[in-house]
Amino acid sequence: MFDIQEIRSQFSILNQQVNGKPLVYLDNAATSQKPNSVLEVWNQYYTEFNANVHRGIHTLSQLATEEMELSRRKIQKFINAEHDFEVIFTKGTTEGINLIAYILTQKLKKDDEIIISYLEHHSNIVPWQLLCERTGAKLRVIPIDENGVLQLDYLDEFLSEKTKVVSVNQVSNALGIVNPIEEIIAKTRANSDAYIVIDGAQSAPHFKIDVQALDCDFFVFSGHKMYAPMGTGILYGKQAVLEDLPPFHGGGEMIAVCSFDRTTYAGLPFKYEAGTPNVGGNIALGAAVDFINKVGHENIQNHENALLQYAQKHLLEIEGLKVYGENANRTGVVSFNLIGMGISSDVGMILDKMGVAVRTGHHCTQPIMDFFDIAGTVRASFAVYNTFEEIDLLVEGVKKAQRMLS
Ligand SMILES: Cc1ncc(COP(=O)(O)O)c(CN[C@@H]2CONC2=O)c1O
Repeated sequence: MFDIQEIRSQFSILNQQVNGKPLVYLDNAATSQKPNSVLEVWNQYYTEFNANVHRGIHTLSQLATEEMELSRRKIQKFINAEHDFEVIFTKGTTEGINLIAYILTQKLKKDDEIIISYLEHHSNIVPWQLLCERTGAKLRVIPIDENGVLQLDYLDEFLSEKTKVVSVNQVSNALGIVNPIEEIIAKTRANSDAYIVIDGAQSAPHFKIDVQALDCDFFVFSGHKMYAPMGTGILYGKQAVLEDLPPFHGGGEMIAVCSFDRTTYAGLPFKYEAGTPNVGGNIALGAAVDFINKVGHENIQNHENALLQYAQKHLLEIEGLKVYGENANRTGVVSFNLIGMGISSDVGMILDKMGVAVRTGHHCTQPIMDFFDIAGTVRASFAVYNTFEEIDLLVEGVKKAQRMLS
């Protein structure tokens, strides 16, 4: 049974006014709000068993270690990883992708190729450009059509023995377009020995993830977009792949034996978890997984897709409003502009005065904006706690913005 009011009651932050109007929070692709259960776990850690983990001999340290490793096992099940040690705690998607790009340096050489797509977030573009600078490898980009849909014929053309990395997002943060990653992975496996990286920042909050079924080498996502605190994230890596690659950061936790002559490294996951981890955040990430599992992926997807359809239907009733990726398979996001009426931030500011929080601008996807020859879009993005009444307030606000900007 999906009870929206019961769900909303778990998010105290939603019960407030902004500029004298009820808050309508529709910027969930940037970061989601956190349920009381996640905040309580965070608070409990810091008030009852805050301690450093893994090497402490005392009770609080052992408690903190047990809770963090329990969280790791929850996340393992959440993404259906074969082993919990394939789940690496990071501070988010950006760190995860940079880690992968860094540890692959020794695997690439001049004229090797890295394939990404036009729909990528800057966090899945720049690390690969830096890797190309370090190695002399070349970047190849799968283009999109006028609806924002990837043109996979180019992938067929690009794939070769030179292809060493294919890295794409499962869902575009700018447009909400769901990419056919199963097809991309199958083509890549059939035509290259490339490492396959999936950016799941905008899919993990909405979809059931199964990394074994996907057969990707890496899968990364951020905790703060899926009801967990900021500064949390996960990098999944296949055991055989991670064991073959060098460490990322050096320091405590990641060594087996350290001497001035030679240092050997810890096994997984600790080889990739140098230094003191974000213990409280990582435990709270496990509580966020519990929240998602309790609501249920089917309920989340059904509700968010209904919100998306409702929002798109009523936004498109506004004369002069364009939705980007209107006819594509999308989730969680509607990205639009009032054509010829100011810039996206003008609309965003007017909406804010009405208590409606959306994101405007390029969304760290400047290539997509260049493709559509625009500076940015107005992006409304949904979470499980949003309501149809909130969509009505969004649409009313956009109509008001249109009147003001005409
Ligand atoms: C698809 C995608 N990849 C990577 C990132 C980077 O994630 P972290 O910032 O957590 O490392 C984001 C962030 N999404 C941005 C953040 O704000 N609004 C957005 O759409 C993203 O949407």
